[in-house]
Amino acid sequence: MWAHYHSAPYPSQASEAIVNRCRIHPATPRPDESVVSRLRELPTTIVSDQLERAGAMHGLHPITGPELGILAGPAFTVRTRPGDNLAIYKAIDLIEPGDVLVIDGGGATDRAIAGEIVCLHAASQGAAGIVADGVVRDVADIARGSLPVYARGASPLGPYKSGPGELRGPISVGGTAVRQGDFIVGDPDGVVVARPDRIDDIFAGAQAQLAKEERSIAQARAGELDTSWLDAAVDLEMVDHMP
Ligand SMILES: O=C([O-])CC(=O)C(=O)O
Ligand SMILES: [Mg+2]
Repeated sequence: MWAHYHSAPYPSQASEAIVNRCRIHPATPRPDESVVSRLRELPTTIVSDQLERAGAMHGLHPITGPELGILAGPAFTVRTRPGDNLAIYKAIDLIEPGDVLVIDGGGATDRAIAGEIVCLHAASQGAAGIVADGVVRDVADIARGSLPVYARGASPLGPYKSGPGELRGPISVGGTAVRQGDFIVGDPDGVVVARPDRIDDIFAGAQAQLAKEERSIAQARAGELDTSWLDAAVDLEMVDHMP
């Protein structure tokens, strides 16, 4: 029995074969560039409001400053083993200019999955930005670079490069599902994902909402915000004793 166990290809050889495997799914059609430039004009708040106030990646925030501007582009999805960036390097090999590298690192915060070199490399291959459900390192250098980067935070510990991973597959980032080719929008408020079949809804509602918000902002600045809707919306219950 033991002889049989030791000669079987399990567990050692079989797991070695799996560990650096990167599954890769087919490419999706490229989006119309005009959609990306129109999305770049919209704040994430307005995009999310058209998506029933959903679609945000929870816990991710900008590592780079507002001077890098608003991020918009189609997602190139990567799932990687937490703390490992072999699949991220392979994804950078395959991205098209304008892609946003969206990385499902399992939300792990104990080890960085990218740093300054990964960001410089991704920028040189045309990435529009990096969105990582994990942490990064070299944040001061990343902030001086040209690529918008969003993550959960920072760690000085560096990634392994062993795999496994999955490219262009469905992933989960900040509790939100992302598929290859979904639109990603990022700004100082965070990151929102919009499926291509919702883009028309977003453009249909965004201009009207922006105009409405402009009116409310002007009223609030003047100390005259219209709150005539408030009393009908709230059910105030009076109590006759001190708490
Ligand atoms: O070593 C790594 O892969 C992560 C890193 O610090 C960098 O990209 O600069
Ligand atoms: Mg580094």
